[in-house]
Amino acid sequence: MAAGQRRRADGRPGRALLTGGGAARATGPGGGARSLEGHLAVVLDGAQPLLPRRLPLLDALDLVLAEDVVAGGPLPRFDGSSMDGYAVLAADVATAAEDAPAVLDVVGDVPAGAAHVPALRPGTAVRVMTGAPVPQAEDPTRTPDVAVVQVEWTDAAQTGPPPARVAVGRPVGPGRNVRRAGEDVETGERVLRAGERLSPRHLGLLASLGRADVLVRPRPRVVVLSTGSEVVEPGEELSPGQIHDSNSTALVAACREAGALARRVRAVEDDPGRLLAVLRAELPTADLVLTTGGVSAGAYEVVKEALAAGGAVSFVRVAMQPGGPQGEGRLRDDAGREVRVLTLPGNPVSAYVSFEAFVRPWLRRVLGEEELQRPVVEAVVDRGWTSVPGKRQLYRVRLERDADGTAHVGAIGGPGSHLVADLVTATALAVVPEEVTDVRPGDRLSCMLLERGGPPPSDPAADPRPGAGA
Ligand SMILES: Nc1nc2c(c(=O)[nH]1)N[C@H]1C(S)=C(S)[C@@H](COP(=O)(O)OP(=O)(O)OC[C@H]3O[C@@H](n4cnc5c(N)ncnc54)[C@H](O)[C@@H]3O)O[C@H]1N2
Ligand code: MOO
Repeated sequence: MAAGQRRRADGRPGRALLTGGGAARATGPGGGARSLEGHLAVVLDGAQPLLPRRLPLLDALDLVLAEDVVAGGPLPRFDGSSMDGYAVLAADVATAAEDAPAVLDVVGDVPAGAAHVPALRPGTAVRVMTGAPVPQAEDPTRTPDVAVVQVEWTDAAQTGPPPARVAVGRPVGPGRNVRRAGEDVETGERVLRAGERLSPRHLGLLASLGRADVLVRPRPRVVVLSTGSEVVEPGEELSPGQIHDSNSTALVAACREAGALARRVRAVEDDPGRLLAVLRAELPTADLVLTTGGVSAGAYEVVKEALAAGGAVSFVRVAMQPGGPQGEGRLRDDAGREVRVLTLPGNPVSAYVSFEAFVRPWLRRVLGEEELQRPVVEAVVDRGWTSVPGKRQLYRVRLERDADGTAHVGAIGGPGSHLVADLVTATALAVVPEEVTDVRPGDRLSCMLLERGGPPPSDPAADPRPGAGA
């Protein structure tokens, strides 16, 4: 766009940000390139949650429930005491006072977990502990109402064996300090619905109901594979011209943070035959393969060379920056099972931004999540930057809020797709529309918050397998 024709960012509401719907093959204004939404729609096409699996409760944290949970019994399980004290018939202590206590015979001692509980006759009390079953009235037709007097309201010692008699210095109403069976959950009640995401509180409820496992949408298995003859395993010495592989670490971590079971494979050199052999070995245990590098316009584009043949993977340009060169397709493992393949560009920032734009939404769809996108806030630009005409720019920014809560962003570093330290400083990606070339202070932009979504799942088989790659 020529000088003077600058288009400013206006943060127009309603502008599609990164939605997954729309025309799957929509092209953007970037010279025939596919729009970001168009490519996302292609990536999400056919993505659906994996078949439900029954998992032990602690493996199901953060996963989406695939069954309605109906209580097989009540909660609380039985009428129990909520205080350490004495179970009494409420009628026996109705007129009790400090100077005229009700004196009762102690006929039993019931700790938590006791199976046998003596019944209460008029004039008697049973010592009970918090969580212990509360005695019934021996004659519920005449004296139905049982209550618990906390030990502090009696003359009894808090420790040691129960006394023969206890003096109660205050009245307690019927049912006082008694947790009724079923007051929290009734037998047959539906307590959780399919589609809910399991938090620690959900898991606690399931355990309370006696469940050891639960039917959930399982985590997709992701294999991340960097390519490039210059790429060397972190920790290894570099020869001239070599760099350490950062993409596979960053992407595996991003996949795990998004809820997947992800693992790295040692980087594969620029040898299409070798890449195909590594892929063949990895496909049987993957739901998604992510590659980085080897997809642009150079002489040694290993991913393109290996996967374009037969049309299994299509390579396109997406009208976005960074993250222009993209590929997507499906490969079959030896058993004929289809595995999704997304090939991301090699520049580290491009690979990461591509993850946010395409891979994370795919993972969330497969995990059964409804919301596929990061939270988005509108922010006022404090320090501006420029953008390429015709491309949706996802620019690294740091987002801060002022005293009245307004979000502000400033550019972090330059636009280079190799600037990985700036990526750490950034806390959001500002979304610059295709027609905007010049983002200035005061402009308003939608920004995707790059927040951490929860603890990564542990994966014992998580690190590079010996023998794969260079
Ligand atoms: N003539 C053209 N050249 C390039 C174009 C283009 O349109 N025409 N597009 C540029 C854009 S945009 C991108 S993005 C990159 C994408 O390239 P590739 O996906 O083919 O990636 P490579 O060439 O293999 O690597 C790019 C860059 O990133 C470094 N890299 C690669 N893998 C890793 C890794 N695992 N960890 C860290 N760094 C990695 C690599 O050394 C290169 O510096 O193409 C542009 N070129
Ligand atoms: O699109 Mo490349 O991803 O600009 O650096």
